[in-house]
Amino acid sequence: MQIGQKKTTGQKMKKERNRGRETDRKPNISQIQKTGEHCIYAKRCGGCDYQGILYSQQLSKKQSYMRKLMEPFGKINPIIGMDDPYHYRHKVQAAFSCNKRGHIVAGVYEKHSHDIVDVEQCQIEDAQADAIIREIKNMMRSFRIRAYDEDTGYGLLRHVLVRKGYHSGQIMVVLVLVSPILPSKNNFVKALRKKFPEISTVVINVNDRKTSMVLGERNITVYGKGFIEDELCGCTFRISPTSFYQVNPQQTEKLYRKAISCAKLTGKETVIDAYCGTGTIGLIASSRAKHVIGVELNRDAIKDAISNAKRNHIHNVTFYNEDAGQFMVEMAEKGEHADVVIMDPPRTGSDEAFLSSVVRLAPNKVVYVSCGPETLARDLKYLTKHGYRMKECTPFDLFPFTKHVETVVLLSKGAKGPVDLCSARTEVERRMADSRKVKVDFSLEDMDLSEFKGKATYEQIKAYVLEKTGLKVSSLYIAQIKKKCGLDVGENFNPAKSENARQPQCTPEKEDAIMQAFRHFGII
Ligand SMILES: C[S@@+](CC[C@H](N)C(=O)[O-])C[C@H]1O[C@@H](n2cnc3c(N)ncnc32)[C@H](O)[C@@H]1O
Repeated sequence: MQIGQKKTTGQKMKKERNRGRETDRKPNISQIQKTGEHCIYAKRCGGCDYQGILYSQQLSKKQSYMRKLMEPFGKINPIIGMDDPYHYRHKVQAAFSCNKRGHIVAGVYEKHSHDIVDVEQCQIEDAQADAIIREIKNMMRSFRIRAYDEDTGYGLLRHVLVRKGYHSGQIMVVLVLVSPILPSKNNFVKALRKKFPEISTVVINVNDRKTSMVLGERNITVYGKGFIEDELCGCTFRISPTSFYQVNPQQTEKLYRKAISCAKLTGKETVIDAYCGTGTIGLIASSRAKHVIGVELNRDAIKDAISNAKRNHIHNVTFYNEDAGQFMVEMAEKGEHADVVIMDPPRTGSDEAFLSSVVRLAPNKVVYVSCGPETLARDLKYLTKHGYRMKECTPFDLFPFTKHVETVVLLSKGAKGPVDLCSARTEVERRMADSRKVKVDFSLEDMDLSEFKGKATYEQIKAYVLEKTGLKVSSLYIAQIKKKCGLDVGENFNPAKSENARQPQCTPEKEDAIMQAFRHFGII
């Protein structure tokens, strides 16, 4: 499907860049796909790591990476890929701005910068969502809506987020504005819906902060219900503007089906759905279990989970708004029982409290759904040292053209005899030391709802800042800002040998980005 970029395209792009006319480019993406050329935005956009690589080769690369990583634990199944790996993203986000020539641009931030690559059509995004964003861009002039300028702070429209239900076809448009007032909002919505009657709700999200975060805290529904619904594995789920919801619905159904079938439920089991988000996996599994307990840190996600249970008339599920690790510790201390633990943590993986409590609770099966292969391997190392065996491992390609891999692992209690809890603790400590060496790639998909109240490593803060702003910040800068806020810099941070040593000072831009991360992780 994909072959290396033709020289002619590269020459054309260079010529256009030299003319500084990127906003006038009208690429024909379907032509690019037919001829198998490389995406023309690839060099500047940087969103797809595997551009110019045949899809079958992308799958082979992911398979061999996972095989190597999982080797110590057992064999893995072939990766589950997509028949058609294009336009799978049902959540599309575009940043808006004006370029030097005064033209409105809408697209993604260039790698490590705040310049916007004006993307007309993207190979991996839903084509209708892209068309809606293009239409909004075209309508801006007649409605006198100015794109926000980060430098001057003038302008109104910062981002547009489009979410589309795969089965329902319902579309939610979120206009991220600096102020709650959209001029002629009713006419604007009317004109947009005239072109796209499938739009079922339009929400204004107010983000008036000088920040790189896309969404602000306030949502105002200007048309429809303020959320859309979609189906996954026979259940209906509500998707609100800030909810975590997997972006590739086709592959998500395969992933969830695999996770639930691994648990081999008979209707008699107590199942824990840890890191449950809006309750998706637990609610789908509930018809085959006696009782499902969902636990999730994000309050809005839990609200959605409760409403999803009602919407689907499910009564054997209980949701808790807590830290999953803390929740499991309390369950283990009370001597409570679970037959199956399904865990779907963010890319950073699980934590000491959670894993050691799983060992104490001793469920027969643990189903680990992971979007971070390295942290999965780290956590499997712990679980397999404490009585569990990997019985099955299936990688899924949820993000074609990127290097990301999603995995479902089934673990059962092995024949290793009872667990020595004292040595488990020591091992936890060793594992935590090891974990600092694991490189973790963060994705905004994970970050949407994560509120790691008060705790985040330097690496998590760095990854967060990079993902959100494209800025690289050092441990030194993070420590400087921590000090400025009167926070403990932590034992593991090595300051300069002498306080008087000349150290580079954090710039205001990076300080702002670090402060955003502190707020996100609940540190301040
Ligand atoms: C990869 S998502 C999975 C969500 C859900 N299982 C799904 O498939 O839609 C990870 C979830 O973990 C939540 N989370 C992050 N840290 C957590 C913690 N310490 N305790 C509980 N939930 C947490 C996030 O808010 C997010 O909803």
